[in-house]
Amino acid sequence: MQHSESASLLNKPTVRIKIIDTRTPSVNDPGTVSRPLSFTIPKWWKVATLWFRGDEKKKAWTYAAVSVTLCLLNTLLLVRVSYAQRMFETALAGKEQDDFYKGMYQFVVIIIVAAPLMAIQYYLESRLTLEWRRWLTNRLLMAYFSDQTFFRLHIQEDHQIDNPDQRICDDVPQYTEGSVFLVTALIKKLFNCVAFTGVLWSIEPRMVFFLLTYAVVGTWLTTYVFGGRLMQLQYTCMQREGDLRFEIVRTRENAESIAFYKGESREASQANSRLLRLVVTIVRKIQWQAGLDLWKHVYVYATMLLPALWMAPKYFAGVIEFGVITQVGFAFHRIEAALSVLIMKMADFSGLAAQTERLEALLDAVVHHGHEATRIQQVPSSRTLGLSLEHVTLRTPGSGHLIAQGLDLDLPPGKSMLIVGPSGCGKSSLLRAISGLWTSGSGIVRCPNFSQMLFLPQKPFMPLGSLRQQLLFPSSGPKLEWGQRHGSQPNDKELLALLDDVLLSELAEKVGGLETELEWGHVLSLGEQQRLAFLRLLLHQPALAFLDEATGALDENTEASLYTLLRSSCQTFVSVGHRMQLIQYHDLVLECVGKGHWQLQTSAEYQHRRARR
Ligand SMILES: Nc1ncnc2c1ncn2[C@@H]1O[C@H](COP(=O)(O)OP(=O)(O)OP(=O)(O)O)[C@@H](O)[C@H]1O
Repeated sequence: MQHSESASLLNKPTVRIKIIDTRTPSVNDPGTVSRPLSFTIPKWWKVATLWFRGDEKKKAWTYAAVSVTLCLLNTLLLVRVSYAQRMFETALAGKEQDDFYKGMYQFVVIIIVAAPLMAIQYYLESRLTLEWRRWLTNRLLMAYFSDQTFFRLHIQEDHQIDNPDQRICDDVPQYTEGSVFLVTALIKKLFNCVAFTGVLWSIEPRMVFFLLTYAVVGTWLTTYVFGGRLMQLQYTCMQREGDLRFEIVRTRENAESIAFYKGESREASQANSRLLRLVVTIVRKIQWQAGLDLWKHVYVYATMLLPALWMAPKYFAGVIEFGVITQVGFAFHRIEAALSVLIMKMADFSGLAAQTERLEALLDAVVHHGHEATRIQQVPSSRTLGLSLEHVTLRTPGSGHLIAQGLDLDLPPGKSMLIVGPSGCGKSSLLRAISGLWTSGSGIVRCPNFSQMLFLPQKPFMPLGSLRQQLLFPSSGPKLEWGQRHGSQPNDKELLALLDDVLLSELAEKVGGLETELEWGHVLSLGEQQRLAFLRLLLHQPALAFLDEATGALDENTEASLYTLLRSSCQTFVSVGHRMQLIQYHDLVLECVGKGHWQLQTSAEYQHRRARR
C-alpha cells in the first residue's frame, strides 16, 4: 500500500508544472567565462596558503610533511617492486629456481611493509583534508558573520556572490578534498617520474625523450581543448545546484504565504525550470567528459605495446634478458602516467579550478568593505546616550535612490522620536543607516555603543532554541550582554512577570515551560512574536531603542499598554509607525516631506499642522 502511494506520488505530480525559463546562461554569468586553467593557479595558491600561513601553520606543515614523506616511501617501494619483478621473471624464463624464490621473498617483504604504509597514508590524507576543511570553513563563517557581511552580500548591487551558503558548505570540502587528492597525486607522480626515469634511462635513454615529447604534446592539447571548457561547465553546474536548492529553501521559509496564495504551481514551475537548467548544463558536461574519456583512451592505448615492440629486437638478438622487457614496460607506463597526470585527471583539475574560483570570489567579498568613495560614518561611543545625525545623505544600495539629503537632527537622552511618512519614503532605511547596515552616502551618525542599542524590526527574529533563549535574545547566555542590565541574570520569576507585562502570561504554561524548544517563528503568531520582542526590550533596557513598526500586528489597546511600559523602562527611543495614536508616546516627530527632505518638529507642532492640513 505504502509502495503504491509513493509510486503514485512519483508518477502524478499534484500541481501543474509550467516551464518558466530554461535559458542558457547569459554572457554576464561568471560561469560562462571560459578561461585557461593556468589562470586559476595563483588563485588556488592564494586560498591554499591561508591555512599554511595562519595560526595553525605548524599543524598544517606537519601533516603536509608527513604526507609527502609517505609519498616518497611509496615510490621507493615501487622501484623495489620493479627490480623484484625483473628478478623473478628472468629467473622464471631461465628456470633458475633459487633466483625465483629470492625474487618472491623480496616481493612478500615489500608487501608486508607497503600495506600498513598505505593505510597510514590514507588516514593522514583524510585527517589533513578534514583539518583543513574545518579551519577554512571556520574562517569563512567568522568573516561571514562578522561586520554584518552576510547582510552586505545579500544587498550587494551586482549579486556577484551567488549562494554563499553553498560555497561554504559544499565548495570548501570539495576544494580541500580535491586539493589534497590532486597535490598528493602530483607529488607521487613526480617521485615516480624521477625514480623510473633513472631506471629507464639506464636501459633505454631514447625512450625517455620519446615519452617527454609525447606527454608534453598530449597535455597541451588536452588542456587547450578540454581544460577551460570543463572548468566553466563545472562552475555553472555548482551555481545551478545552489539555485535549485535555494528555491526549495525559499519555499520552505515562505510555506504559509505560498500556501495562502495557492502559489505552489508557480513555485514548482520555478523549481522545475531551475532543475532543467541544471540538467542542460550537466548534459553538456557529460558530453565534454565523454570526449575527454575517448581522448584519454586513444592516448593510453596508442603506446600500450610500444615498450615490448621497442625492446623485442634486442631480446631476440640476446642482448637483454627477458625480465628487462617487463621492467622497461613497468617503468615506461609509470613515467607515462606521471607525465600525463594532467590529461588523466583533467576532470578533477577543472572541478578544483571551478571550486577555487568560487571560494576566491567569496573570500574577496567577505573581506571587502565596499568601495563607495564616501560612506556614512558611524561614531558609536559609550559617552553618547542620545542620537545625532550630522548632514546625512543616504542612498539605497545599487539603485542609488535618494532617501535623505543633508539630514541634521539631534535626539537628546531621555527623548523619543517618531518617524512618519508615506510608505516607501525611506523610514526603515533611516534606521538601517543608523545601525550601520546601509552606508551608501555621506555624513556622520553619533550614537551609543552597539551593545547599548536594540533594534526591533517588524518581523522579529526567532532563533533556534528554548523559550528562555527567545526571551534573552540577543544575549546568548544566561547573563545579559546588552543594554543597561548588562551582566545581570534574570531569574524565572522575573521572566514570567515580564511575560505577564507583555500580555503573554499563559505562553510559558501553554508550551510546557521556559525550556521548551519549538520552531518559534512558525508556532507563534506575528502579534505574539512582536510582544515577545518587546519583552526583550524591557528586559535589556538599552540606552537607545529603535522600533520599526514593531507593534504593527497588535491591536491599538495592546500597542498602547506596551508603549506605556516602554516609556517607564527605556527613556530614549525612536519608532517608525503609521498609527496616529503613537504620537502621544513620543516627544519629537521626524516627517518625510519628499525628495529626500525631512522635517523635525515637536509632537505638538506636528499634530497642530496635521489638524490645519
Ligand atoms: N535592499 C534594497 N535595495 C535597494 N532598494 C531598497 C532595498 N530595500 C528597500 N529599498 C527601497 O528603499 C526605499 C525605502 O524603503 P523603506 O523600507 O525604507 O521604506 P519605508 O518608508 O520604511 O516603507 P514602509 O512604510 O512601507 O515600511 C523603497 O523605495 C524601497 O524600494
